[in-house]
Amino acid sequence: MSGLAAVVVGLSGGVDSSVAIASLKQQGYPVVGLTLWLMKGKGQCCSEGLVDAARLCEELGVAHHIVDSREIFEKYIVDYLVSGYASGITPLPCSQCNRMVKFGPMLAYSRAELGIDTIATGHYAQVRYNPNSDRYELWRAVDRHKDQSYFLYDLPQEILAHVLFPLGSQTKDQTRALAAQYGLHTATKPDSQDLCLIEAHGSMRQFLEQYLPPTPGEVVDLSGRVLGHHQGIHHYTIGQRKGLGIAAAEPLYVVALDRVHNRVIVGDRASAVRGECTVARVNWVSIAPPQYPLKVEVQIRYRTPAVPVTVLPTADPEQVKLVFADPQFGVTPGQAAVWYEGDRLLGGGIIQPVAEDETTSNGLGSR
Ligand SMILES: Nc1ncnc2c1ncn2[C@@H]1O[C@H](COP(=O)(O)OP(=O)(O)OP(=O)(O)O)[C@@H](O)[C@H]1O
Repeated sequence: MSGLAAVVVGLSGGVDSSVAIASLKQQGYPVVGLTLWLMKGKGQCCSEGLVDAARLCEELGVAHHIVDSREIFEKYIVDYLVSGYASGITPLPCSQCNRMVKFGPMLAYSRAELGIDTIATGHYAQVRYNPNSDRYELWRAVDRHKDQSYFLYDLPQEILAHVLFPLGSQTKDQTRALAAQYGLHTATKPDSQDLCLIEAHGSMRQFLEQYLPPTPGEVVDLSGRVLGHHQGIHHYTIGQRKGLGIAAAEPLYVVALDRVHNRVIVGDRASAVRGECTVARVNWVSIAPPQYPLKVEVQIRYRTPAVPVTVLPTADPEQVKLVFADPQFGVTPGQAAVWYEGDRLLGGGIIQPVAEDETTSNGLGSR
């Protein structure tokens, strides 16, 4: 007996979670594999992932549990995406999935069914307990290219206190080398390239077409001049340039999605930048909600560099205002804004649409 407390490891059937469980076992932790069955259909998180995860656990000689989570996935992710796109935002499913579908339910299941109080995943991020603040802090992964802390900003302290990320302090190359060294059958599996939903359905357009009928409308410029037509604002995102189907002398970008008039509003690149935005549903991670403005760095999309910003608290503790040091392109309602001090993730939330009155006073698409 190692004396280490048991850990339940979330397994997707991919190489990262395979190495996460194998490494923990190697370190002497009693481990159990747990796979959430998330979607109807094939691919990761569906039949293929389930079978790979089961086979892995057999190879490692550890127990494997499968929990049918299709209903909560449908409720928290599919409905969230469909209603979000229909309302003209570009929702980010991954952080919501981590909180509502993966970490929360995995910990609840582990406690209730297995009496185990710690869970682990193959995410590239680091959790550190700070005894001075008595908070569990989130830090970027050592492998900056693989860092997934952005998707984890919404995890509450109650969950972070019970989570291990065994891969956070190593590179992806080291993970692959370990997979080969442990002789895991998943060692050569390619990395997932996209959102699980896109991998399962081909594209976001194909996924949405199952739920949202075509709603034809106009594509207009900032003065309201009709430049073309679209089949539904849900097929567009702020900052999008390709696929507008409009011939113009200069490149045009989606500047706003006007749900009320069912219009896509386009303009030049300069009109697609914003100096500030409101962020709601804020979760403070590594620090308590501050009473004062913070000068830090913010990431407004996964895989975009963090840029200097001032985070201004508002009267509502779950809402802040961000003022960018330099106006930013592609500030997209529905995506997460996540702010960091160096490599330490302080907090994050969801970028809100420009208020309708503001849109009008800006003259966006008014006739
Ligand atoms: N269906 C699932 N059931 C349980 N845990 C999951 C599931 N899907 C993902 N996870 C956990 O979340 C982690 C990150 O998932 P993500 O979809 O980002 O996969 P990834 O980075 O490609 O990792 P992997 O190589 O393990 O698939 C995984 O390493 C795994 O621990």
